[in-house]
Order: sequence, then structure tokens, then C-alpha cells
Amino acid sequence: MGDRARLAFRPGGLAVRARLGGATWLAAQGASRVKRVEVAAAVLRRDDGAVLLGQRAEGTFCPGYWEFPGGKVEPGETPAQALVRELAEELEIAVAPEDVLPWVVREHAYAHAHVRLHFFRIVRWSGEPRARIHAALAWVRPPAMTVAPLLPANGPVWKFLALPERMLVSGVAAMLEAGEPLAGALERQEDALVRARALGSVLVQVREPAALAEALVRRLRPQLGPEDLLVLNGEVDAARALGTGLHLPQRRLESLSRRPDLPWVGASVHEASALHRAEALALDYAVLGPVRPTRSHPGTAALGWQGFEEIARGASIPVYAIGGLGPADLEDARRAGAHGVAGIRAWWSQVYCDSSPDSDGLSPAEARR
Ligand SMILES: Nc1nc2c([nH]c(=O)n2[C@H]2C[C@H](O)[C@@H](COP(=O)(O)OP(=O)(O)OP(=O)(O)O)O2)c(=O)[nH]1
Repeated sequence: MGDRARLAFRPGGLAVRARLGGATWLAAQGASRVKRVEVAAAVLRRDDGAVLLGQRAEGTFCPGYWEFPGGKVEPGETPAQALVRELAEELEIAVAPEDVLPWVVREHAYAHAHVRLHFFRIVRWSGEPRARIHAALAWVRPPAMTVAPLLPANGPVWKFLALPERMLVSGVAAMLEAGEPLAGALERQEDALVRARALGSVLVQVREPAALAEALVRRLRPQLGPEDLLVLNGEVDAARALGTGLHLPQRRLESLSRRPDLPWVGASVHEASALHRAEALALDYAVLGPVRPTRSHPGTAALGWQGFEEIARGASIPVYAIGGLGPADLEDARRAGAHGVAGIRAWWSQVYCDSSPDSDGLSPAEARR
């Protein structure tokens, strides 16, 4: 990471951050020498979904608290390099650099320092983790929490881990426009959900006109398991009445001054400023795209994976990739820093790996062909 200076707003005034390698100092109005620490932390996730937590040992900061394995970034290291080193030292496991997947970056002001935590997800490693510096290790499967307390900065991160990696966006209205009867369209949508669930937990975004949305929620809900989530792309009151979370289109996000009071709230974003808005409102996730060209947004330039990565990098909330994507793109999405993939038409197809550029966003006439 190169040296650079950043301007940032924080309670109490304008802060000028001079970031110099690993540990840095913040000069701010009213706080002349606040220590800044860059930390790399790992979400090591097993195939069964369980995540590794370590209990901080006696004689360290916050003894007895549980944390994600990791530690401070040393001068000259990138956060990813620091993590590979820390995991070898702390757990005696080896992780290849390409398996360190950027995820979210969180900041937290402790009394002793202002820490910036670079979280990475790791799903491949070699060796069996051993507690070299922790008092104990535990595999815990989100959203349940079987150990306590977590370090204060980690609460939102644990909540994010309950978000499935696959988001299924509904498309019943488009099927109806394409001439499909209602019963057939609902059935096809339900089939898509069943197939998606065969791959793992799913976040379902119901995006339909109000009356249809309600019918679809009722239809899909019995198919959902305890680890699946349902969000309504619609009004706050409707989401509350249906007992779903809420998904905001970018234009609604821009008009909000505070987060709607629902347990799960996310938003669609198409550019960095909108993502920053979603972060400022402390939403639970954002959906960024289009990654590939889609016919439904002919005027919108596709971001490509590089464009996606540039906008999503350093986000404080998980970011899904969307736009011509399907479940077969999950690996690429993770490497680009995405939490997961969101798709519409790729899920309807019998073939999972339908990730052609136009598999998402066909016009009704095109869908008929
Ligand atoms: N490793 C880790 N640190 C966390 C997490 N959450 C959180 O707030 N922190 C904070 C606690 C500390 O202020 C800082 C990590 O410092 P540390 O003392 O563990 O770093 P280290 O392993 O390099 O230890 P040392 O050099 O001080 O011996 O980040 C987390 O989930 N994992």
C-alpha cells in the first residue's frame, strides 16, 4: 500500500489522515495524536459454513474476547501479506496469496488506538489450525453465536456473515410480460429458488409490482430454510407487513437520510458515490453492477471485473456483483472482492452456468425468443 494522504469527515471536525505504511497517526481537530493501526483479519470458513474464532489470551488487549485470527500490518507489508504471515504464526496454517480474498474494511475507535481492520475471506488453506497465541479456538456457524464476548469492532462483521453468497432476484413480472401465464411464472420462479438452494443458502430479492410481490413472497416463503433471507424491493411498510427485509433501488437510496428500521436493508448501486451512501446509512449490503453488458441497460457501461473491484475495494459493507452473472461466476466475484453474485435469468435456466453477457436483462420480446 503506497503512502497517501486522505481527507475524512469524522465527528468533531475534519480530520487529515496521513497514512504511512502499517501503523499511522491521525492529526485531527481536538485529537492531536491518536494512534492509527492497520490490522488484517481472516474469516476462515469451512465447507459446512463454520468460521474460526480465537479467544484473546491473558496479558493482551481485551483478554477473553473473541476475534478473527490476524494481527497488525507491519511496515512494508500489504494487509494480505500480513495476514498470510499472521496465520502461519498464530495458527500454523499455510494460505496461498491468491486464496486471500478481500471482503470488507471496518474502522473502530478504541481508547488505545483507531484501528482499521482489513477483513479477508479464506476458504482454502493447508494444515489444521492450532492455537499458538490464542487461549482457545472455536468453529462457529453464523448466524448463531456460541462464544462471547466478541471484540466490539466485530459485531457488524458477524452479522454480514449471515448473508448468503447467492442472491436470486425475482423476475415474475418479466415472465408475464413475455406472455407466460401467472401460474407458470410463479412455478418457474419457485423452481429457480429450489435449484439455487441446492447450491447453498440464498438471499431472495422480490422485485415485482406490489400485488404480485405479496403473492410471490407467500409462494416462496415455504421453500426457505433458516439460513435463507428474503428482501422486498418495495416500500418500507410493505416489507414490514410481509416480515421481509428491504432492498432499495439507487434512486431511493439517494433520497433517504437514515436507514429504514428493518433488520435487513440493502441497496442497488451503480457508482462509487452511491456505495458510499449505502455505507453511510449503515446498510447491510450493496449490489453493484452491471459487471457485464445487459440489454436491459443499453446506455449503462459495463464495469467489468476490474471496474467492479475499483469501486468495491475497501467498502465497509459486503458488495454483491450483478449484471449478466450467475452462480458459475462466484469464484471470479470473490476474487474481485465481492461478497457474492446476484442474478435473475441465470437462475431460471436449467443450466446453472448460463452466464452469457445477456443472460440478465433481456427485454420481454427477447425473452420470448
Ligand atoms: N486480530 C484481530 N484484531 C482485531 C479484531 N477486531 C478488532 O477490533 N481487533 C483489534 C484488536 C487490536 O486493537 C488490533 C489487533 O492487534 P493485535 O494486538 O492482535 O495484533 P498482533 O497480533 O500483531 O499483536 P502484537 O504485535 O501487538 O503482539 O485489532 C479481530 O477480529 N481480529
